[in-house]
Amino acid sequence: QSPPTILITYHSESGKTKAMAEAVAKGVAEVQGLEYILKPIADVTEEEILKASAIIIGSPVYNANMTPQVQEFINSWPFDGRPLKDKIGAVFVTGGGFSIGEEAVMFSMIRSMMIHGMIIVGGDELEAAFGASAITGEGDFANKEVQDIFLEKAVGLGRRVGEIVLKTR
Ligand SMILES: Cc1cc2nc3c(=O)[nH]c(=O)nc-3n(C[C@H](O)[C@H](O)[C@H](O)COP(=O)(O)O)c2cc1C
Repeated sequence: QSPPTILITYHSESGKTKAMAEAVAKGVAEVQGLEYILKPIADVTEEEILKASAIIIGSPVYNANMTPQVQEFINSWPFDGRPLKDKIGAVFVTGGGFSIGEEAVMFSMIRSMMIHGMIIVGGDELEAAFGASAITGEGDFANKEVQDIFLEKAVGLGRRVGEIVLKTR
C-alpha cells in the first residue's frame, strides 16, 4: 500500500503565502510514513485532488476574502458523488494587517471544504486553532520575511494534519 499523500497548495503573488506553505510542508515531513505534494493551485491536477488524503490550502487575504484564484480552485473541485467527503482539510492564510480579514478567510475556506464533506483540522497551537495565519504588513511585521512566530504555526499545522491522517487512515 502506498503511503497517504497530503496536498499542500496555495496562491501567492509576493511570496508570503508560499513561505507559509513551505513551513506547512516542513511540518508534514516531520511525520514518518507520508508523502506530500507542494505546489501552487494553478498547477494542481484533479487526479492529485482525488488521490490526496488531506488537502491544506493557503490564501492571501484580499479585501477580507480569499483570492479569486483560490475561490475558483475550490469551485473547480469535483462534486458529483462527493469524492472529497471524509478527506482531511486544513487552511492557512497571510494578511497584511491584524483582524482585517484573516479569520474570515480561514472560515470561508473551511466552509467550502465542509460543503464537500471534508473533516477540518486546526493547527497544533491554540494560536493556530482555526489554521495557521501570518501578519505580513503591519507594524513590526511590515517589510520583512514572514516571521518565525507565524512559520511555526504553519509547521505545527502540517505536523498535526500528518499525524491525524495516519491515525484515521
Ligand atoms: C488586492 C489586495 C487586497 C488586500 N486586502 C487585504 C485585506 O483586506 N486584509 C489584509 O489583511 N491584507 C490585505 N492585503 C494584503 C495581503 O493579504 C498580504 O500582503 C499577503 O501577505 C500577500 O500574500 P502573498 O505574498 O502570498 O501574495 C491585500 C493585498 C492585495 C494585493
